[in-house]
Amino acid sequence: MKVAWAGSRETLELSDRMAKLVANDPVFEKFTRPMLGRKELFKNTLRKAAHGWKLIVDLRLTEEEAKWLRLYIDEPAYTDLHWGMFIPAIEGQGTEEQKKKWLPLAQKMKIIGCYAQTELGHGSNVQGLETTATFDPQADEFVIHSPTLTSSKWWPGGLGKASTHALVYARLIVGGEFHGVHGFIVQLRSLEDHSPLPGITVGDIGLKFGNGAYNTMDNGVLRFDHVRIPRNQMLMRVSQVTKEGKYMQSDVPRQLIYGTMVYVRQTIVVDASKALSRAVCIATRYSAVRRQFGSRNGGPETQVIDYKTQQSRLFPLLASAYAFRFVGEWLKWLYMDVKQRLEANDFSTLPEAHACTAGLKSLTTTATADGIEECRKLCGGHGYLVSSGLPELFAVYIPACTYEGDNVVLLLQVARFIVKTVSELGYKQPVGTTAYMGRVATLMQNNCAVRTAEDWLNPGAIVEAFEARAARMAVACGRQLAKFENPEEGFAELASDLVEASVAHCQLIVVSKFIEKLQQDIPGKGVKQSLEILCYVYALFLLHKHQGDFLAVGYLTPKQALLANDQLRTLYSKVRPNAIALVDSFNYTDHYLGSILGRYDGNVYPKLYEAAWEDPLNDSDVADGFHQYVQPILKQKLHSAKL
Ligand SMILES: CCCCCCCCCC/C=C\CCCC(=O)SCCNC(=O)CCNC(=O)[C@H](O)C(C)(C)COP(=O)(O)OP(=O)(O)OC[C@H]1O[C@@H](n2cnc3c(N)ncnc32)[C@H](O)[C@@H]1OP(=O)(O)O
Ligand SMILES: Cc1cc2nc3c(=O)[nH]c(=O)nc-3n(C[C@H](O)[C@H](O)[C@H](O)COP(=O)(O)OP(=O)(O)OC[C@H]3O[C@@H](n4cnc5c(N)ncnc54)[C@H](O)[C@@H]3O)c2cc1C
Repeated sequence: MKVAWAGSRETLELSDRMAKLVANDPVFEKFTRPMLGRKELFKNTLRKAAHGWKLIVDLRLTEEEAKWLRLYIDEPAYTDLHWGMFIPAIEGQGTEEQKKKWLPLAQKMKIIGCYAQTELGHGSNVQGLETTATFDPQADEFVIHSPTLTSSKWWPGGLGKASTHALVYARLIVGGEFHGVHGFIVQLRSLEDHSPLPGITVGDIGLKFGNGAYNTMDNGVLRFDHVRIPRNQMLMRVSQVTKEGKYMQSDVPRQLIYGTMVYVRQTIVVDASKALSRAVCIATRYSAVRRQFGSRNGGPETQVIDYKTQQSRLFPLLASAYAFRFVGEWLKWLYMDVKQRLEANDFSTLPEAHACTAGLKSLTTTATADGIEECRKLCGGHGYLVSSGLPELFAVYIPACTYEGDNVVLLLQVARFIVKTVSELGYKQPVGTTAYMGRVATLMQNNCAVRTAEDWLNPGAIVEAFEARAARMAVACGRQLAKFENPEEGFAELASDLVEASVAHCQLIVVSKFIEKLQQDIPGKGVKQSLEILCYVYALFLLHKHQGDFLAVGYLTPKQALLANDQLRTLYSKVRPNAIALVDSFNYTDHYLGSILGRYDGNVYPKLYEAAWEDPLNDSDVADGFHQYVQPILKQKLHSAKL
């Protein structure tokens, strides 16, 4: 199962080597992180990033090894944005000449870059950005300017203190005409002493949610006062500005300017499976250690993992972690395919790639953020201790629901894609993830054939149920929209229903990709069977949770919905014997997991007890401040009889 989770034996071995390299290096210690003040915390992150880079250089690590190393260091840092957005943006939107100039500098870390798109006043509405880039033909330069307070760049990670350069998104003005938002490479700080260059005001935006957590990152604010950059620092793969001040659009669609977001959303789906699996690993191991009630004749109490309620909350999350892992693998393939096509100037699959990355980013991050919090509750009181690892994981993870596109805004993008597909059904055969809509007549007509709980153990029955629900919800939205004279007004009015239809479509993708995974050759005794059980758990859990949808569209009867729930209960009993093995298969070191409750050896109570004494409050028996603030109260002489 470790191989199935990792994707291949090579990846398992490689990631295992990197995990151990990090776990055995004292520089990467992270247990004291939540106790540190901001400055110390940030300096410590810089130290870790520098040590990580030294290891990459000294050990001549490959790009793949370096990615795993950064993952296991497990601390948000400017390097995430440098490698994860700045470099990919230049790769995707730069000309060959620009790539030749900037990529070697960035890859050798001679410069540090960030992705400066969002502003104080606008994040979701990218076309609403206010920063301007005005072409000055005399000087052959762009003038980058922040005309208003709300145009201040706000949020970019790595911007506040670390970056020397930024990829700045600004409205292009050539000859007095606006040409929409484009990307520009702008140097922010001196490469000698790191001080901000003239015209640049830059700093950190301040503390964020949670102790430690995402505060290791220097999310920044940035203003430009007529900062000049050479013309060739506008990324010019999509459109160009000539020396003479002529704006030219190439054959490449404008949307490619958003290409970096497609790339990162795809990586975020893979990361969701990592974050959720960490939380599930902690909660599962601890649920096997923790005992409450049920002791007979002085025997041991019941392991909480044996309670059906615990199983019905925990096992769907375990199944979701696996589901997200496999849909992430598929999405990576889809992205690579689109990337290759784009390089050959075939842009036909870009809209689907956008819809899939946006929708799956939204679906998986929402479920993961909620799932981590559920895992905290599954660990009872001890889950609230920082040493459980869950509070920090939650605090670091939740912004994923917002960054790289607010999850609701992204589902509305999916809705546009679905509505367009439905409206074109009469003359255009849908392909890819919307191919099922080509069978819309059948899906609208046929109802569920399930008669017994066992009938639900059938991939065909499950896929058809999810297809029928998604198709019927999409068609219902299409019909409602048709009643509006102005389609945009209709879209705004029906936005909540459209979001639900998008969720149904995205859940269908995840379920289908899990089932497709099971059709592949999966080596290892019992591995495929265990994955089949998890796949049914994932699908039937969703069906149970959203049974209102399946009933409302008239595909299921209440009896069939109940049968699905009966089957789900049976499946939980089948997951139980392998639950620990299924989380051990994630192959996480205790260092990466960062949790006393989730320790591999299960030695929870002694270690919790030990850790308590390491809290700074326990440095002395009598607390600082006792003599000053508590003792006077204890010693006071009160005159009032009542008191
Ligand atoms: C080394 C490995 C590391 C891996 C990890 C690295 C990263 C780690 C994570 C680090 C942590 C945090 C990073 C966070 C970074 C950020 O948050 S960056 C900022 C992100 N910002 C957003 O996501 C903004 C969200 N808004 C938008 O994306 C768009 O503006 C929106 C999709 C909402 C569209 O707005 P509209 O105004 O409605 O649309 P237009 O701009 O007019 O465009 C419409 C058409 O374009 C199509 N479209 C839209 N987006 C894309 C896209 N990305 N790709 C392709 N096509 C796109 C859309 O479908 C419309 O097409 P149509 O006209 O219908 O055919
Ligand atoms: C930790 C973190 C790191 C970040 N890193 C970066 C970075 O490196 N670079 C960068 O450029 N940006 C970064 N961002 C910014 C991030 O991309 C934006 O915050 C995000 O895109 C959401 O935009 P917003 O803040 O404008 O939200 P808003 O759009 O203001 O959202 C507020 C509310 O309005 C709703 N809403 C907005 N529009 C609509 C609509 N059309 N229909 C219905 N509801 C709507 C949303 O659903 C939400 O509930 C980061 C943000 C965070 C939190």
